[in-house]
This record gives sequence, C-alpha cells and structure tokens, in this order.
Amino acid sequence: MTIAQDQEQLACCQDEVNSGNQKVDVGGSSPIFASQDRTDNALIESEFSASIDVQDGVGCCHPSTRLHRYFVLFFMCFLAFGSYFCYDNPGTLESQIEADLNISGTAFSNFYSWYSYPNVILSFFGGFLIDTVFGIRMGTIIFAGLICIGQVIFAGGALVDNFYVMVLGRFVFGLGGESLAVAQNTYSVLWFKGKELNTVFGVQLSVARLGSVANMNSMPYLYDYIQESYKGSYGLGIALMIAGLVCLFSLFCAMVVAYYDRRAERILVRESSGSGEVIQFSDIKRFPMQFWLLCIICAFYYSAITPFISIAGKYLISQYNMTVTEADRVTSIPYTVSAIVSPFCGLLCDLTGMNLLWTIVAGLISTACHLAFSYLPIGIIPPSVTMGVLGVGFSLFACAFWPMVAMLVPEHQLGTAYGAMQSVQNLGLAVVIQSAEMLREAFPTSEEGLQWSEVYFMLWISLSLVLGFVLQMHNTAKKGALNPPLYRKRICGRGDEVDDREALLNQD
Ligand SMILES: C[C@H](NC(=O)[C@@H](N)CCCCN)C(=O)O
Repeated sequence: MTIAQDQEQLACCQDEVNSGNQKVDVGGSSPIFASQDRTDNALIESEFSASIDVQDGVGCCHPSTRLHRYFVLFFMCFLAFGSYFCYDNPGTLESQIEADLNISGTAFSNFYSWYSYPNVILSFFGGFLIDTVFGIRMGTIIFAGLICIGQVIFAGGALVDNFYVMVLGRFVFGLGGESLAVAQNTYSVLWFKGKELNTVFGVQLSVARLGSVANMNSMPYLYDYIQESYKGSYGLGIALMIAGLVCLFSLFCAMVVAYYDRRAERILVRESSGSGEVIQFSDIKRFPMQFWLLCIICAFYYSAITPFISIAGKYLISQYNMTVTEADRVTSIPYTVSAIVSPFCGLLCDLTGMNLLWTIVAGLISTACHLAFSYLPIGIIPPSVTMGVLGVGFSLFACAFWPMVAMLVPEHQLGTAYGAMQSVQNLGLAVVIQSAEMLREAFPTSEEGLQWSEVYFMLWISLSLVLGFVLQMHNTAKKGALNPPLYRKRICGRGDEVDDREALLNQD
C-alpha cells in the first residue's frame, strides 16, 4: 500500500473514528466505566491505530510520536517531585523540629514510621484502586492531592506546635506519597513499555532525586530566614507550608498528564489500562513467584540503603570527626550523584537489556560501599568517594529493578503489582528503621552502636544479593523475561541482519 493510499485510509478511518468517538465514552477514566461502546468501534479503531503506525510521525502533537511522548514525560517526571521534596523535610530539619517541639529522637522517628507503617497496607490498596476504581488519571490526581493536604496538615501542626497534628499530617502525606509513586510507575509503563522504559525510569528517578537534593539544600536556609524575619517560632510551620507549594506543582502536573493521557486514549484508541481488562482480586494469587521474590529483594535492599543514609551523618560525625554541616553534605552525595547518573543507568539498561544482571551488579557495588564505609581503616577511602559510588549503585539498582515488574505482570494489573511491591518495601523500611535505631541505642557507646548498625545493614543487603543470585539462576534455567536481550535484537527481532522496514515499523 502506497503512502498516498495509507493517507486516504487514514483520513477515512479518522472520519469513522471521529464519528465513532461520539459514541465512545472516553470520559470514563476508570476501567469499571470502561465504555462498552468501545467494542463496537474496536475494528475501525484498530485499523485507524494500525494506520497511525504506518503514518509514523503524524504531527509532533500526535501521541504516537516520540516528541509528544517526551513532552508528556516532562510533566510525568514531576508527578512525584513534591513527594520526594517533602518526604525528607523532617530529616533535613531534625534538629530544628526536636528543639522547637521539644521532642526526643524516638518521638521524632514517628514522622517517618507513620509514613511507612500505613503504607504496608495502603500502598497495595492504592495500586488496586488505580486498577479497579479510579483509573490511572483520577488516581494520580487524588494521590497528588493527598500529598498537598498532608503537607498542609503537617505544616499546620508545626504552626500550632502540636506534635500529634504533625504526625497526622505525615500519615495523610504517606497515603498519597507511596500511591503517587505507584501511579507514576504505572503511567511510565503505559506510555513507554517496549520503548525506552528503563531510560524513562532513570529520568524520572533523576527528577525525584533532585527533589530530595533541593530539599536538603533549601529547607535549612528557608527556616533560618523565616526565623530571623519573624523573630518567633513560626519558622518551621511557614517553611513547611512553603514546601507544600512544591506538592501543588506536582498536582498541576498530574492534571496536565491526565489531560494528555485521556487525549492519547481517544486518538490511539487504547484503554486507560492499555488492555481494557480489569484486575480481579483473585488475580493477585496468580502473580508469579519471581514477582514476590523481587518484592523481598526490594525490601531487603532499600532497608540497607535508606536507613543507612539517614543515620550516616551521625556515623561521619562520630567516626570521622566531621562537623554537622560537613556530614550533611556527605550524606546528600548519594542523592546528588543519583540525580546525575540515573538517566545514564536507565539508558545502559535499555541498550544492553539484562535488567536482573544489572540489579545484581548494583547490589554488589552497594555492598562494597558498606564494607568500605564501615570496615576499611579510616582514611583509606574518603567517605565522600564511598557515598558517591553508593549513589551510582543505588541509581543502577532503581533503574534496572523497577521496570522488571512490567516484564512479569500484565498492564491492567500493574498498579496493584507496584502497590504490592511498595507495601513490602515499606514493611521492610519501617521495621529496619526503628530496629536499627533500637540496636544503635542498645550499646553503651555511640561508636559501638553505629558499628553494629552497620553489621545489621550488611545483613540485609547480603540477603538481597543471595536472593538476586537465586532469581538469576531460576531466570536462566527457565529462560525467563528478566534479562531482556540487547535493544538492537529487541527492536529488530534478530541479530545483525537488520530488516530496515521492520526496524522502521518498530521504531516509534
Ligand atoms: C523508585 C524508588 N521508589 C520508592 O522507593 C518508593 N517507595 C517511592 C518513594 C516516594 C517518596 N518517598 C526510589 O525512590 O528509589
């Protein structure tokens, strides 16, 4: 068929589809309301969609073009920016919060445990609600709204000096924060699966880490400025309220992405979940064993990284005689490095495939950093170098690991799957954060407590590595999907004999 014939077919299909669209209920952003009318347009629209593939690059605003996808990706990247910026507000202002509210370190840890514990359950239901009730668009807007509400309650509690109101705010913030990350992952797969998905995860992670770094490098100064300007105790509350504006920006991005996703669904004739199927609760029992093994690896790995970074400052002050400012700078290095290298880690995974192997390599790098940080004689390797390499390992893990969920679970079950994974991850984080604190305080000296905490973290990351090797052996034996082939082979289906037309059609 010539291009002219294709264009003619496209035009007539477009007319049919447009007329058909009046009947198609594209407003239903939820699978439950997925329009039954769609079935009577399916044949026409599939022809239209096929024509679109042939008419590659129809206008830069067409959702099938790479340029349009990258335009939407910009807003998709900022969906969780507010969540990552405000998630670590307490940690960045720990000494200020403990002084202003006159609370202990253990009481302070409630601002994180009341974020994580509820998400052991609610993160799973957040994903399930995305797949079954809200749909990806409405779900993302709801969860982005919850982080705004949670941050306002948290800041309001600081303004009235009420610790329990602040804890309530972190609970509400957590309801949105984890499920918003589930929604972002689900959007990424919907828009980029089979294309540059690992790179997209890397870019999104980079923007998220920028949120963490921006928080670490702005909130202490904002607090001091307001304290000096208002000469009162409003510095904490006003600084936290201003931080809430970042969450509002994420809410705005959620609305923009929802608009373009609904438009893409209409033009590309795809279901909001990509397949039109709706998950049943019983489907969860049929998630493959590899998926549950990945959940445990995720929990063990993050339990050795996030809590370690949060107490590394105390370790640097104790073991390396650093000042608080120097320790804060060094502990922010993993996030800063992650913000820089994550896109390249994602690209590496896209070009070479082998996601599970890169996950194991990341675990080995992270373990080596733990060993160097804790057991090498002081001064052999500067801690800033160790933390920088840890940032590389942390980034490579996240970029290689999270896309593997989409290799094991169908699209209409992805929200539930990512929700389940983050539930298991939060269980690990909540338990390890508090038990590591209890372990550290159980020893007579701070040095001993910190050293035994390091042994504790080494235990968790070693377990994640062992399970990673077990999964690798299983994947190899079963010729599983977790080490996809090289990009070239994925796109063209073969090795060097590249079929130009096939490659052209497969190019996005
Ligand atoms: C990608 C991965 N995400 C998580 O760990 C989630 N628990 C989302 C966290 C959201 C804000 N704290 C990561 O951050 O490495």
